[in-house]
Amino acid sequence: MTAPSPGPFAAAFPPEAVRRVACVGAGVIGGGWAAHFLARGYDVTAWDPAPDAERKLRRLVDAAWPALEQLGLAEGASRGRLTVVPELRDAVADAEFVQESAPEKLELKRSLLAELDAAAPPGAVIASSTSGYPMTDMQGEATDPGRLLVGHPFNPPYLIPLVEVVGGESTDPGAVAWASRFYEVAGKSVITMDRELPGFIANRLQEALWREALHMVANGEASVRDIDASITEGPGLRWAFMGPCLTFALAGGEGGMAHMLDHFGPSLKSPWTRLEAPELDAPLRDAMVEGCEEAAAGRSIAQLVAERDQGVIDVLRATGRLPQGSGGHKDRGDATAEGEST
Ligand SMILES: NC(=O)C1=CN([C@@H]2O[C@H](COP(=O)(O)OP(=O)(O)OC[C@H]3O[C@@H](n4cnc5c(N)ncnc54)[C@H](O)[C@@H]3O)[C@@H](O)[C@H]2O)C=CC1
Ligand SMILES: C[N+](C)(C)CC(=O)CC(=O)[O-]
Repeated sequence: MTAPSPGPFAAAFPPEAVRRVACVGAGVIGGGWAAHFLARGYDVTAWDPAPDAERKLRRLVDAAWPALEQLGLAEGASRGRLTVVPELRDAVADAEFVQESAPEKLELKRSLLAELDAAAPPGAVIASSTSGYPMTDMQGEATDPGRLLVGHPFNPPYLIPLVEVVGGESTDPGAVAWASRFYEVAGKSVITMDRELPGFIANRLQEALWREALHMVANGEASVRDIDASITEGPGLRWAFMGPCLTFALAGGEGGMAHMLDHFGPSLKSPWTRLEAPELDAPLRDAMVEGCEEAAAGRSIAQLVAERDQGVIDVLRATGRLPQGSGGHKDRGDATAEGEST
């Protein structure tokens, strides 16, 4: 199907003036986004078709709140600013920004994004949390595909700063620029991509590692516990503050990346990087589930979430990257005044 031609994106207001955000889909990621936006002082309206969605969402936000308090809440931030509504159109009718976090099913996303486009106010950007679908494949049924784009978060969105922003073929570049600025104002660390790549940047990298991990488990070559330790006790410590490229530049000593490539570059031709994704069959699924249960060593998911949240906060603190939480709302207020006066 050919996408309708987009009109030029005309934002209804500057990114700094946004006050009301809609979260559509309120599971792990939609709930995490809701917690993040609440902590930043926004009004959040959520919609999710599951019968017990509101209870689960409020439980997720409550569980996240102590971590968010440690980071520093924005002025006026409150869990009382969360509203859960029974109708999708009511969630987005007054939204100034929409974050879609529905299940990762292409057809569902295509029709949901068209529905959101029909119900959201003109000039409001609609972002999908998809972890891999290109927006080009999802925006075809919308009347105004120019305002649809990907805003790919990392779990949990209330603690991991990164959002990858990328439009599709019919997305207006103005909407991409608007969304990148909005996420920054909302306290995120943004990578704006100028083209669609399968898996964006971070998931492309993560999937390469994940594919190799699954092969090692499938072949009985390494346990889940050893695979996890190989990262947390090894490269993961470096990656929290220095990416894989600069880290490897240091592997070249005084000679930096040039010596590193001359010395170790030929090993890139070794067969270890040539595997296709393994078949995710029942034995591999079972081995992964059992391996993770063993690695969890009796800790519940809720305990692991709390442990992860504290770990991320400690790393952010240790590397001097605690967000400017306490100033968030005030900053947005100041910027709003600026935006309104122009
Ligand atoms: N789980 C993760 O680590 C990450 C997931 N994502 C992306 O976020 C999105 C959501 O994933 P999760 O939160 O993990 O899934 P989830 O299964 O935890 O939550 C999905 C929610 O969507 C609701 N839902 C079902 N049908 C819906 C519809 N038609 N409209 C709106 N909501 C609907 C479900 O009731 C559920 O609460 C996916 O696109 C996924 O790829 C992105 C980054 C990380
Ligand atoms: C597992 N996942 C592919 C959905 C993960 C992501 O998309 C990002 C993350 O949180 O690592």
